[in-house]
Amino acid sequence: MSDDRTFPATAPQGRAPDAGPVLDLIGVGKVYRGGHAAVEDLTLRLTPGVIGLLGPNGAGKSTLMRIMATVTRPTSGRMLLDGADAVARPGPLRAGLGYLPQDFGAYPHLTSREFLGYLAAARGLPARVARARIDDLLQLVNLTGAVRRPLGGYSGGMLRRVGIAQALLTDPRVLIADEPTAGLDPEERARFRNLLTDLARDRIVVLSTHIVSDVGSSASSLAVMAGGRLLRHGAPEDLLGEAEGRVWEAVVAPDAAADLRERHHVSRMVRTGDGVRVRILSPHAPLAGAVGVRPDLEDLYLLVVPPGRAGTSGGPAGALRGSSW
Ligand SMILES: Nc1ncnc2c1ncn2[C@@H]1O[C@H](COP(=O)(O)OP(=O)(O)OP(=O)(O)O)[C@@H](O)[C@H]1O
Repeated sequence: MSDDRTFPATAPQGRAPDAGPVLDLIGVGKVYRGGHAAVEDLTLRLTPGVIGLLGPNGAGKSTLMRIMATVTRPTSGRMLLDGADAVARPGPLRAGLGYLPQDFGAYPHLTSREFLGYLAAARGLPARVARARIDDLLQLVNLTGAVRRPLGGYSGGMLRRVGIAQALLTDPRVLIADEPTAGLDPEERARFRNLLTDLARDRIVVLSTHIVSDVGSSASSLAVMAGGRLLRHGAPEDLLGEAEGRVWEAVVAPDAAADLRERHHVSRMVRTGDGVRVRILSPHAPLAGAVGVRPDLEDLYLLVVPPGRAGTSGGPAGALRGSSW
C-alpha cells in the first residue's frame, strides 16, 4: 500500500464539507471510586487536525480519551460538541465517533472481514454500504492479504490495524485512538501517521502516546499531561520556543558522562567514537565546552513533565526515543 493513499472521505449529511467539529472540554475532572483523581480541571478545545496527547504512564490520557469517547462520564466540568452538551446528550458525539481503546478486544474465531461486518451491523450500517466500506478499510490498513484468516492467528500489529479499521467504519468526525501505534513496526507507524494526517483534514483526530516521535511530525497540536493535569497545549513549533536556549550538548569521557547524569537533567546520551555525546537541559551552559543546540520535542517534553515522571524505563528519556522502535 502506498503512503499517499487518501481515505475515501464523505462529509456527513447536512454539513458543509469544510465545516469541522469543535470539541470543548471545560474544567473536566474525573475522580474514580476510591477517590483517585485521574483527570483534574482540564480545559482544552479540539478542532480538526491531529492532536497528540502525550504523557507518562498514569498521566490520565486513557481516562481523558474515555471521557471524550463518552465511555466514562466526567465527575466535574463540561464537554461540548459544537457548543452542545455532549455529556448529558452524548448521541450526536457518538454518532460521529471512532474509538480505538487500548484494550481493543477482537473475536479470535472470526476473520477480519467477518469481524468488521459484525461491528458494522451493530453500528447500523446497511449491508451494501458496509461491504464496500470494509473492502476500502482492509486495503487502507493493508490487510487484504489476510482477510481469510481468523483473528486468533493475527500478530499484535495486525490486530492493531483491525482496531484502526473498526474505528473508521462509520467515517467518524471525531477519531480517538489510545496508543494506536503500540505493536506496529516502523513502516506501519509511518504509514499510520500519514493516514492520520489525511484523515485530520476535516476531522478531529486525537491519539495518545508516550513516544514523542509518534506525533512530533504529524500532530498539528500537542497536549502534554502528567498527574491528571494538562501541562501544555499548542502547536509543536510554538511549544518548542519554551525550550529555546535550554538545551546543550557536550562530548565527554564515559566516566564524566555518568557524573553529569547525576548532577544534571540529561535528555539523552549517545556513544560516539571519542566519548559520549550528552544532551543536557539547563538554563545555563552546564559545563565548559557545552554548545547550545536546537531543542526538539523530546527535550520540551522532559522540560515540562516533572522529573521522574517523564519516562517509564531506561532513564529519563528511555521510553521516549524514536530509536526505541
Ligand atoms: N477504573 C479505574 N479506577 C480507579 N483508578 C483508575 C481507573 N482507571 C485508571 N485509574 C487510575 O487513574 C490514573 C490515570 O490512569 P490512565 O489509564 O487514565 O492514565 P494513562 O495516562 O492512560 O496511563 P497509561 O499510559 O499507563 O495507560 C492512574 O493512576 C490509574 O491507576
